[in-house]
Amino acid sequence: MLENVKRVILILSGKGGVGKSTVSTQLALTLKERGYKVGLLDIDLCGPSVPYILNLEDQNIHQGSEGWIPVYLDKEQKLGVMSIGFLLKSRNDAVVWRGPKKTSMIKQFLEDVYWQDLDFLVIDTPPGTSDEHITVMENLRSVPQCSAILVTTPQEVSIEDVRKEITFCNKTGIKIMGIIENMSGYECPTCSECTNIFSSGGGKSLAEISKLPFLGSIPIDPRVGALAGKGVAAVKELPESSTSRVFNDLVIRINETNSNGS
Ligand SMILES: Nc1ncnc2c1ncn2[C@@H]1O[C@H](COP(=O)(O)OP(=O)(O)OP(=O)(O)O)[C@@H](O)[C@H]1O
Ligand code: SF4
Repeated sequence: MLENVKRVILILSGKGGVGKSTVSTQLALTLKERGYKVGLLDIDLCGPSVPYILNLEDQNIHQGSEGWIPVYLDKEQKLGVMSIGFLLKSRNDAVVWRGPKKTSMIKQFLEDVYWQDLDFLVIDTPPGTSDEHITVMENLRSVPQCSAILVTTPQEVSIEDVRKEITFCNKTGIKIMGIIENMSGYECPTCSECTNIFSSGGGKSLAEISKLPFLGSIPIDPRVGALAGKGVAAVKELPESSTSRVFNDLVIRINETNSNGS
């Protein structure tokens, strides 16, 4: 049920393993830290890692009179989470559903979860653009504001991959908020020096070529990797880190686009 959702933010990537779930969870946690009521929906049916990242793996979904009740991270119920991972016995149980079964599961996730009034629903989607994405878009028509963030890495900067995402968003009428480059160099936890192991700046130039806003570079930071499994926001735990800066700036930008409705 998306009637009570003011705004949806889709997190998309051309390939798997680029940090889509890290960005989704950190964005949801940062919005919660800023006082918003947030939902995080993990529909990456092949790799539902959100319950693990947020340390909610032992939790179960309950059926209430109005629908599925999300799992809440906190007592105040500021961050509700729904993931296919809650329905699996173990994180390693591969979900091998095919076409129609996948689509109907995603539909159920979009229609049958009872979200209380939400300022934001962040959706962690599977990599690429597939039938699952089309199902999501079709179900988002009732939401007043919907936009997408594209996550890439310096290595992934194959213009083709991201271009497919851009074409998909344009076709389905989803506004793209911009591009985030993850795993952009290595930030030393001791002195914060950033070393560009691969190339750098690819996300930024891709944003320029595509005429999209560039939303920042998140370095490889072992401390950020270690936040997975704890369910804490980088802005709270690592306030001085580059990662924290990227998410702070992102929430400011989201607010600006929220307030003027563009
Ligand atoms: N900036 C970072 N610094 C350090 N580790 C990171 C960073 N971003 C992601 N990781 C780690 O890289 C791994 C993959 O990240 P994540 O699960 O977020 O990717 P994904 O794109 O969602 O993958 P999938 O498509 O397989 O679900 C995780 O172990 C995560 O903790
Ligand atoms: S970046 Fe600085 S603290 Fe880190 S290993 Fe190199 S010299 Fe040492």
